[in-house]
Amino acid sequence: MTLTGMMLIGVESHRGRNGEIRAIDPSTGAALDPAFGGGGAAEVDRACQLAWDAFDRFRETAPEDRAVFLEAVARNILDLGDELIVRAVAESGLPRARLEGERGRTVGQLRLFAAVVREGSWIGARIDPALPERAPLPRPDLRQRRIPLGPVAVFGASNFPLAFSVAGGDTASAFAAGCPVVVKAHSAHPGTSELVGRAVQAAVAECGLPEGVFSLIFGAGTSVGTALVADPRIKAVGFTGSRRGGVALMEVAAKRPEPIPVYAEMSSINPAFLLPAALAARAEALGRGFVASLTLGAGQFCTNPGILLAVDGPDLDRFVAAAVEALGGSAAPTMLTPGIHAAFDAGVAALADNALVATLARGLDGDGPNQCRAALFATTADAFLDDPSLREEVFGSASLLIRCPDLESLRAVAERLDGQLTATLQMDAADAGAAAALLPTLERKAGRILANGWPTGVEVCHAMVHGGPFPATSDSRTTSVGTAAIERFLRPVCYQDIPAGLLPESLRDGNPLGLWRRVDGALGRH
Ligand SMILES: NC(=O)C1=CN([C@@H]2O[C@H](COP(=O)(O)OP(=O)(O)OC[C@H]3O[C@@H](n4cnc5c(N)ncnc54)[C@H](OP(=O)(O)O)[C@@H]3O)[C@@H](O)[C@H]2O)C=CC1
Ligand SMILES: O=C(O)CCC(=O)C(=O)O
Repeated sequence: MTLTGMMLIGVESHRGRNGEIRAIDPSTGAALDPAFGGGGAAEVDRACQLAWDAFDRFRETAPEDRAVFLEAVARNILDLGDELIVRAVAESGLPRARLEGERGRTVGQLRLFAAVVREGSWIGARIDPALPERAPLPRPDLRQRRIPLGPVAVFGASNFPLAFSVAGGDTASAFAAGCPVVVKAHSAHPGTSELVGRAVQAAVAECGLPEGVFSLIFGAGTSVGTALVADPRIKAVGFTGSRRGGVALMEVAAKRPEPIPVYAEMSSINPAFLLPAALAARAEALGRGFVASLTLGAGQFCTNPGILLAVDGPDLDRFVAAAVEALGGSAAPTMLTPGIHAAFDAGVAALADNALVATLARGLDGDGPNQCRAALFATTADAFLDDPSLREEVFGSASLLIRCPDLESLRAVAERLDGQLTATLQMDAADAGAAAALLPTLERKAGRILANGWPTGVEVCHAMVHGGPFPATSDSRTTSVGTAAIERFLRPVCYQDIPAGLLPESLRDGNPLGLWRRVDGALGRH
């Protein structure tokens, strides 16, 4: 497929006139063809109007039809073949194998949401039949289902050009809920975005859905994204990116005459607690495992282990020696964009220049542009508690070890942490007491708590929580990965004494869709 540099507004391809966006190959620094025309207010307006026009029809599509649509998107992405992978490699600097895996995850995610739509429990059907004889007051007939919020604005993420981008988890879960989607493409991978966008656009047409179910807009800077979130026809936002960007969009959404939810996944430093018995038993293996997680994908994961906490002593020294050796020999992979590389270097320099912080190790230097030289630092619990700058995310392979005098101080540090996506416990049986003492704090701080693993690599499944208190996300009640992500785009409606002929199928007597429903409090397929 020839890349056109055009936006996709419903069925149309449209050349933007507001400046040009060119992807940069971060491994060479070279600008890639073609130039993509940036959108403006007119394109945002048109895409939002089409999305609004599509909403009532799309939200009432039968579950089977919506599932078939999600599967068509998955199939069309696979049909793009190698062209998609080659372009994504050029635009992101990520290795081919990683992007092939990410494509598999993206397609699997779409198919999983197809299964969720068919299964139907997301509708949340509840029926409390009328009790006309109840004294002193009769009960009316009450029936509840969940309906989609409306058109959703999705911001593609730089670090997952497929799985968190045009047809990634936010888009898949919004479609599954019945929401049209307007994507603001990430300017780092416009070609990948156009390819995937065309796959989605074709699926909309193949399934006979209204054209406004999907649009794709380009736009560098803040104006297109801001206009999209401010548009009254947009009813929710999905975002993965920087804290600054996420907070700016939260503010735009909150200032609207009708504020809307923003589901922003932003910044997390993912504390890992190295508990004493685990350190005593396997300090060296932990050191090597930690460096493998820290350096995976140049550390460009929001689940990257950015701080370590442990009680100081000889076992911690063994861990440090192993980590320093592994990190010192780690190669310098290419980062996603010159901007992300510059932010990484600035964050590392700030830590290196901090008088309260010691540099333990740096990875190997690279010989190309935008390469990530891994870094490991150490500080004390007191310094960490005193200096709020040490709690900030450095996006990339950089981590800070906090040496604590005892377990009490380790708990005090944990208590001062901001909200996190993950918290990791490295523990053996003898650490159970220390872990139990930490758990209430970790539950308050993080969306996912894991033992004896490392936090990078998020399973797409039913029980996953990829979320957490601010600043990890803007709304700790939800997840952006896994099937529960659909909940973000639904709201309940109750029908009181509505005549049978007007009720949606999901709430009709006789259960024509065969759903699991809660009838008079009892859950069953009735
Ligand atoms: N926690 C996480 O999961 C991630 C964190 N990051 C962090 O973000 C930094 C920058 O990376 P990047 O991916 O570009 O993230 P950004 O937050 O800068 O950008 C994400 C998307 O939002 C848009 N955007 C950003 N700010 C605004 C705004 N104020 N108003 C409207 N739209 C906005 C961007 O537009 P445009 O396309 O024009 O840039 C882009 O489409 C990294 O260095 C890292 O610190 C990055 C990726 C993931
Ligand atoms: O590791 C993953 O699978 C997801 C990580 C993520 O959401 C991110 O880095 O933005």
